[in-house]
Amino acid sequence: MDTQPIRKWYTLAAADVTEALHSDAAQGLTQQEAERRLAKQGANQLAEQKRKPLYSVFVDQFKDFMVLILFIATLISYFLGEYLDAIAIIAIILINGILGFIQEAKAERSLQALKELASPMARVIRGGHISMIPASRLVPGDLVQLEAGDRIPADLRLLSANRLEVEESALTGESVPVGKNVKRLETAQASTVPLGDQKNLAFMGTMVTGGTGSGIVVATGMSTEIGKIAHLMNTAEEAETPLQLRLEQMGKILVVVALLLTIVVIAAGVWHGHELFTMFLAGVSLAVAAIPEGLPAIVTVALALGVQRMIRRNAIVRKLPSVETLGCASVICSDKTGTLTQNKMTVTQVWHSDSTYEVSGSGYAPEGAFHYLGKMVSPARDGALSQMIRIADRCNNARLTCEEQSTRNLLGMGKTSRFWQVVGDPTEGALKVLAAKALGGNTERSNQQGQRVEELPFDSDRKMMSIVEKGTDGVYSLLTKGAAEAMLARSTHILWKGELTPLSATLRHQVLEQTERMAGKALRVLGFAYKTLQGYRPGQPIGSLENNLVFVGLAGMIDPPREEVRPAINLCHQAGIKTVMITGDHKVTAEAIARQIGLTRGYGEVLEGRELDNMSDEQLAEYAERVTVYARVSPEHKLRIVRALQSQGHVVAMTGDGVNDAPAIKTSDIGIAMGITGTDVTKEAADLVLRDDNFATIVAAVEEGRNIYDNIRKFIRYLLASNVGEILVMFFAMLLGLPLPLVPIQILWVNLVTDGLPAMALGVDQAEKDTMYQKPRNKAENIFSRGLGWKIVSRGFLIGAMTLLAFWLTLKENPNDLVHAQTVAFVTLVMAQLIHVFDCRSQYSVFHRNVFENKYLVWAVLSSIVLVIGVVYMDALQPIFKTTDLNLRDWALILVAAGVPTFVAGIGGVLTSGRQRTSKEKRPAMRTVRPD
Ligand SMILES: Nc1ncnc2c1ncn2[C@@H]1O[C@H](COP(=O)(O)OP(=O)(O)OP(=O)(O)O)[C@@H](O)[C@H]1O
Ligand SMILES: [Ca+2]
Repeated sequence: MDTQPIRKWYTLAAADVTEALHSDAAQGLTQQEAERRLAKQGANQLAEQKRKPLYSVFVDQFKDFMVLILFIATLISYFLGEYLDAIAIIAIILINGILGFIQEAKAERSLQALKELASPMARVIRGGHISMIPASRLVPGDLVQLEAGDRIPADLRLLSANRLEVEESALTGESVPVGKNVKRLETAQASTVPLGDQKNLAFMGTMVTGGTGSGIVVATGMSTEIGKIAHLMNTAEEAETPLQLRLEQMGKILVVVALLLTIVVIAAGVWHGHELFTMFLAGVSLAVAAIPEGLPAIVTVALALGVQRMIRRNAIVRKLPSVETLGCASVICSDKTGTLTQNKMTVTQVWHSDSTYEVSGSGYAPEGAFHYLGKMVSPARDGALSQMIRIADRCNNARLTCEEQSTRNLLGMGKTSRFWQVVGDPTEGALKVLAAKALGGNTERSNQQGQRVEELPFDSDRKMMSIVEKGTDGVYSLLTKGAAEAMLARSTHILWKGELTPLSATLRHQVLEQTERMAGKALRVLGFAYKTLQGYRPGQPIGSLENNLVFVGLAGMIDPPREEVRPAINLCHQAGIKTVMITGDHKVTAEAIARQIGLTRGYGEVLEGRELDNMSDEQLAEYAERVTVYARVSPEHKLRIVRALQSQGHVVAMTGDGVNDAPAIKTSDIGIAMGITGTDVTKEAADLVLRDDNFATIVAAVEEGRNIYDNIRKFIRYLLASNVGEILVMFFAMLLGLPLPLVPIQILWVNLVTDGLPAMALGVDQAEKDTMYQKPRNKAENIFSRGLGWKIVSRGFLIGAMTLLAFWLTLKENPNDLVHAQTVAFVTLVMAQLIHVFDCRSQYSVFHRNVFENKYLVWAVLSSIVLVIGVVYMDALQPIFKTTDLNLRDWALILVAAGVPTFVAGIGGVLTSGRQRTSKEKRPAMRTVRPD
């Protein structure tokens, strides 16, 4: 397949396509052949937009208003003969540029890795085995299976189509799904059929909305239909988070404030007799001090690193802004099956004609026995049981596979162990295992009974699935399984003690009672029914067939809760987050599971889908506060539940896996898709994808979300308080008519070199202990709220005041040595900030946290200290930074002055947080929050 001739694949019969592509309609390509083609043909990807090259990331660091001002300052210094100043400013600009470059490149890299993680998968058959592979590895000739919710991974010629419907708006603009088939299209050689009419092809990028099918890949990557128009499509912009937008606005305001302050300081300085050039440089460095130009980059890095931590905990963020929203989640609505439970189902009981059979066995191994009243029975001798087993086995798309593994023990003796696994839907897998147990471990035998001619796939609205089978005698029959009450509603007869009996009200009641009894043991209960089809012709609409059924019996399967779920729900509880279970399962089953995982604590209410149907939106909104379990709901109900909760002011996280879940996922504040069982449609609609489908992962993501936001607040606090300190030192000195306490180059150094590393380290700080003991943050909350603004101003003021005091005391002692006093002021400022950085880790006080916990921070602070000592003591640097050696007395003064802002505030923090703690304990344990 070196080059693909442009072919009208739709004019060929399926078999001819398979042959032309040297493939096999049953086995697919071999793995080796697929790899060979991949190497030749290239990945199945649309050519990506060019990424920004690294050098341009670097150059961008210098395209900045502040840098421009600094360059002008450099030029002026140069022309005035101040060469050392000029060199120093250039060096500082460079160092700052390099730091910014490293940060940005790092953020870019981790966001790119994220994109690759979230890339689509395809279900492919190679060498007769089915597996999931990244869609990018598909090659022409590959066999691909399709299900509702799949994004079609390449251009396919369909080999089978079972009520397959595809929405092709990505390609044709037509949003009504098109029915697909496998029929070959006859056309005159010259004419072409429009894409929308090529019914036997399925195109890359379009979406399966219903049915199932399979096809052979005829084109990949840029040779697909969508690849041909790929350059026309505008790719989505990378969204900035609300916080980033707000910070941008704040940056603009700060520029204005900085300029005003600068003008005032220059004017005051000149008024007091300072040289104009000195004051100009001082003004420029002050402007640099006031503008937190490093902030946006550090926010991006903190978000990117936070996202990586989430990935490590199996949560993949698809949309960066949701990182912030996660921390605000006040309700988590979770699917039950697979998310709260393990999705490892085992049938433990079957029931018919008022007799209950216990089924034994372990795992998915097809060995086990049926017991009735403690005595072993043979299912083959029981007509109704046999019929039930037949339906369970035939109306089923799962497969049971076995892998043998040889191990040798220490003595070298070989031992072979077998691992049984289920491929497909776990509910169906459990039924396959049940059937295999009944058939004496023989998973193949029943296949000889008949031939499947049609399937009416399961969907979560009907809650059942049927197939039409042609028996060996040529008679067609319908085999159906599904939710017990749904099955009963469509049945008119029942197989009762071997007789075909009309389904009387009493018998109906008996079945329902038994269903509840089994559900009460947390079992998922499925019913089985059949009917013989008279006068059926293949291809006839099957929708009308699921009625007048003969009910046979029930099977109950356990699906144990995941172990991590109970602690995770407790954590939510503490964190003021309400957990809600949403399930298609029976009310009683749902309740039993809810009790097992500690979801209902005596006050939770259970609401069923049909009760919900009878409620107005207002009624539901009122109810939603109290409901903890929604049972027997359809995906459409989820949307109403999300809206109801949102109308109560909640920030709603909602999980989903199926196609129909997409609207609810989109509408919710945090849409969550399942990584394993989820369809492409839901993943694309989601903000967050769970790699392990696990509820506990959602809670972990919320925790990280809160932590990331807290960390952003920490370094904003640090950087801004530092800036306030720097400005105030200069501002007050000028107003008081003192000499310059800091020379411009020192201000630049503090701002662009010593501040950066500690701020970065705060971005990856550990969470404060009580992060998950607080109620969710209000989504509209200002970043400076909860005392942050006050802390910035007050600590900044203290830092500025103490620096000025140290300067003044030193100068008073030796009025002729200005350089000495300036050096003391410089080092005091640096040390005050490096001590203050530890205060920023806690919203209470510096004493609330272990100073050495954040290793990065400790290293950042140490290296900043080493740098400043170098600047102060190295002979070569002294003339550049206008510094001089310090003695022990100076250091004593510096450390006391530098410590005061943090320790005075710290003592205050200890006193007030003591009060806060006690008042918090009086709060009711469970509280959900509404923004007022
Ligand atoms: N493959 C199937 N064939 C027939 N009936 C099924 C099948 N799977 C589930 N059911 C029935 O449909 C009901 C609802 O299933 P649905 O898939 O909507 O719920 P779920 O997604 O498995 O549960 P949850 O919503 O908790 O994740 C089940 O309780 C079961 O009775
Ligand atoms: Ca589900």
